[in-house]
Amino acid sequence: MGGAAAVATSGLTKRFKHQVAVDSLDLLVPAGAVYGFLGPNGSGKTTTIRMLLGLVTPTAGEVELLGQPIPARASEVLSRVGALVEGPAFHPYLSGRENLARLDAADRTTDARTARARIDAALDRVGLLAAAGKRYRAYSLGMRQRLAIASALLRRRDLLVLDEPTNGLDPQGTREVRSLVGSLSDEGTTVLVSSHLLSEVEQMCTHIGVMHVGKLVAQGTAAELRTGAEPEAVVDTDQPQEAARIMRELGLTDVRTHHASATGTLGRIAPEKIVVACVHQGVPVVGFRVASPSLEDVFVSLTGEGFDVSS
Ligand SMILES: Nc1ncnc2c1ncn2[C@@H]1O[C@H](COP(=O)(O)OP(=O)(O)OP(=O)(O)O)[C@@H](O)[C@H]1O
Repeated sequence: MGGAAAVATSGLTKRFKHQVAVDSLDLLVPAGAVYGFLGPNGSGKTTTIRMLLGLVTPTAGEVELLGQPIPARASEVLSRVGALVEGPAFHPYLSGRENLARLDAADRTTDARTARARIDAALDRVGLLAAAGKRYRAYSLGMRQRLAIASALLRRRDLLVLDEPTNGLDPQGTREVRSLVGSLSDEGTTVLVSSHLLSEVEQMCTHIGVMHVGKLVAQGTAAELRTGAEPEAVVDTDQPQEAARIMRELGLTDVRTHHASATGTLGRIAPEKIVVACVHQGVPVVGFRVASPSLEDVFVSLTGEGFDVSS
């Protein structure tokens, strides 16, 4: 496993009785990346993250965090890793600041004399300084999520692992988390963030890994994931069935029709031939374009499922 990887797993597997929740994962998160761990609910993201952090014992396979094997070197390496998994238990009657103070005091490696500065810096990072004196139970969901992230930031981290950090947040809260991830990344922290939302991952991540029923079906930069996806030709017409027949005859594959268009994978066929053939055969062509599939198209073809776009 590479030295420049913040997270590397090989053959990582978790079986629960008869179910394989995580199936032979080779995850590679390059140092400095914001890695979007994308997949629908139940695809195995949380189980994977829990294995990375040593919270669940793998059935098989290996994990390295920041170049160190887990769990063998967990005690050395986990202090450099911040995690948001299910959120820490916050006390409802204590303020945000008091809650962080409790967590900070529980960390025996920190210096109590600098606690106040450390806590205020973490609150400031997540925009909670003004609300630091409010009781936790009066916090909105977004504020609670930000406090959880603040607790992961009480010390400088080389790697931050966030499991669905925007779950339940409104658009404003989501934007705040996204910009926080961006600024942490700018400071050199590698971030692994899980999500079931493609749009979110696309906006915030440099790298993407796609989970589908326990398997990692794709991994790389967004550009890498798009290569290999073949360009498609789209004919806009009021006779989509006829256009589709012509496209098939020309040799396009995966041809399908929509309300007022037909789409097919070009392969080696010259796109202009499609227009000529349609016009010759009396199929009116209102519009024509050649397009690379969107990232969403790529994922649908990989997983056979759509991803939620906005919810
Ligand atoms: N402790 C457990 N015992 C039995 N099955 C489990 C356990 N934990 C998870 N699973 C199963 O493993 C599969 C993967 O679950 P996991 O929570 O890792 O998925 P996920 O992608 O994180 O989904 P979500 O976003 O809903 O958390 C699911 O089918 C789940 O029911």
